[in-house]
Amino acid sequence: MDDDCKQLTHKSAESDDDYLLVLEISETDPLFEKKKKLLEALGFNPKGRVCFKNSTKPEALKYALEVMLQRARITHLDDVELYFVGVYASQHVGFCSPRNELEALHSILSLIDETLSSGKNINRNVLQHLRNGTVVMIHDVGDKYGDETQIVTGCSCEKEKCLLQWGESYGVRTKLDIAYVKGAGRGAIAREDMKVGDIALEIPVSLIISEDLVHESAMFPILEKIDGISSETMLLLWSMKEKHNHNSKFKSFFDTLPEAFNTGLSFGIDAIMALDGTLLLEEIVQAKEHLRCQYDELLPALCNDHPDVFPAEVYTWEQFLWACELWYSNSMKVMFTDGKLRTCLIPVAGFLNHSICPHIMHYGKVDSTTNSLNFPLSRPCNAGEQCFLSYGNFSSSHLVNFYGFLPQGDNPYDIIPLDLDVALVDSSEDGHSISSWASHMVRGTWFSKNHDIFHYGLPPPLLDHLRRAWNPMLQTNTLTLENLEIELEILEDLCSTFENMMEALGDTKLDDREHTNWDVKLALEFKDLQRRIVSSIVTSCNAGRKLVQYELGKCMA
Ligand SMILES: C[S@@+](CC[C@H](N)C(=O)[O-])C[C@H]1O[C@@H](n2cnc3c(N)ncnc32)[C@H](O)[C@@H]1O
Repeated sequence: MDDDCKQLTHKSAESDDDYLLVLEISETDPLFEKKKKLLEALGFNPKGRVCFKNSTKPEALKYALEVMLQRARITHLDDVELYFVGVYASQHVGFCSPRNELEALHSILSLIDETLSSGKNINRNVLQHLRNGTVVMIHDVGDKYGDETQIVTGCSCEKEKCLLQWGESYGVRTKLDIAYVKGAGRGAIAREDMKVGDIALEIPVSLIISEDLVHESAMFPILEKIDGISSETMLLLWSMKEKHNHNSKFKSFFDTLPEAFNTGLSFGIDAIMALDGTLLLEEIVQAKEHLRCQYDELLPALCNDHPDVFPAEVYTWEQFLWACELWYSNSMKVMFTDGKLRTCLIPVAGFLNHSICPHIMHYGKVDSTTNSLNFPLSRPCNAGEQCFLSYGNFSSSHLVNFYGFLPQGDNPYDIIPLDLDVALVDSSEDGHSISSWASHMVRGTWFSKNHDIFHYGLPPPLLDHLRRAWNPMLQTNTLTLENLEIELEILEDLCSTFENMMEALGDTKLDDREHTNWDVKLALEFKDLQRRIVSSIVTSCNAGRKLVQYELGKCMA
């Protein structure tokens, strides 16, 4: 099998009875050079060829799948994930995040399906075997990282049912029902078992709320004269008024919208104060100030100059904030068949909640054959389970600020940015940007699998940067006296930085959270998360110091 493995991993030319699958990094990927470097560091051919015999044995196929998965994980790393893996990884690239794993497995599945349907002269059993293995792995990711849902019984969903019926009368096709779920308002529940590739929801373009509706409205001739106004702002103003229009085509949609969205933008003073010591406090204050300025610049003037089109009682600051929260928490970016990306509200699809391990990841492009927006499954969803979407790779601070919730599970995008002088960074032999990063960050060290000496569960690019700041000529991580002394200095500096951060966050108070307002409760939960992240870094730095001190002791003995 070893020979087979070598052949699987490194072979670049195929013979007649070999079969080849190619998983290449796209040259237009902005992370192309870094990913190529990482593949090379791990001994892979960056051309992405995985070659195996048509007659390959089951154990070798299992290995082939593992090789393909490693490549696909690297191909699908985003910038945050790549930062935490580093480009000089010496160990194999294992599981990085549910998103990355699902994307990677999904790309393998698509490749196998394309090959199976290509009609090429191949051993279908071999590919079918690989396909089955891939589907099992997709299943396992969902079982391990999927969110738990508790359906709340006894809540009326009459308005939601009306919306579904209205949608279906316009051509919506859905395998989802709407129900109240614990901790998230409404959610979409699978009516039947759905497998990878099944379309859970199909929305005709005629039901998508986009800028075209503003263009048809009486407010457009007024708004188009305003210098620099965006189509998003126009739509926001349109939706504030349309919400009150009893004859609106979208009445059933507006009827289902909540009275309050409860996002960070609606945090009261106590919740804001509870965020003291976190960056989210400043983020919320700035976002709200920005919206207030926008309101002051636009609305009093529009209401004064055109009271018939912009009635003052509709365009209050409170209603403006409500509409901002609606658009931040419910809109999606959609690519239409004319190639234009528009920010839209999508009735029915707006009931899909977010998960770090979503069922639906690839949506947002109108299918030109059906002229509809489809929501296909990237992992299976059984009847009665909540079907989740990915809103994007957002940090919990962004989700609290603009959506008003903290996701279940560990969020890989919960990073703390570090304010370092990056001008010092790498002028190493790479020359260009392979090992340099525009900024540095940390996250909970529980995400890292490597807590050994020279790693400590901390991001490799950060350690690399700090080492070069101490000694620009430093080349390798060897157990020399000089290297170890530098390691100790770095860990002590980091430790004191994060101990100060921990102090600024303050102690956990034993609050009576059940009887606290929603906003203070959410702020305190967010702060707990920050404490957990910072505390993991302090613990890892201290454990690292012990490792280094032990090696130093051996050097000096
Ligand atoms: C597009 S809507 C989804 C439908 C929404 N649950 C409702 O009842 O209208 C987005 C909002 O749903 C809620 N939400 C989405 N995902 C969530 C999650 N994983 N946990 C808790 N709330 C979530 C948040 O309030 C968010 O602002």
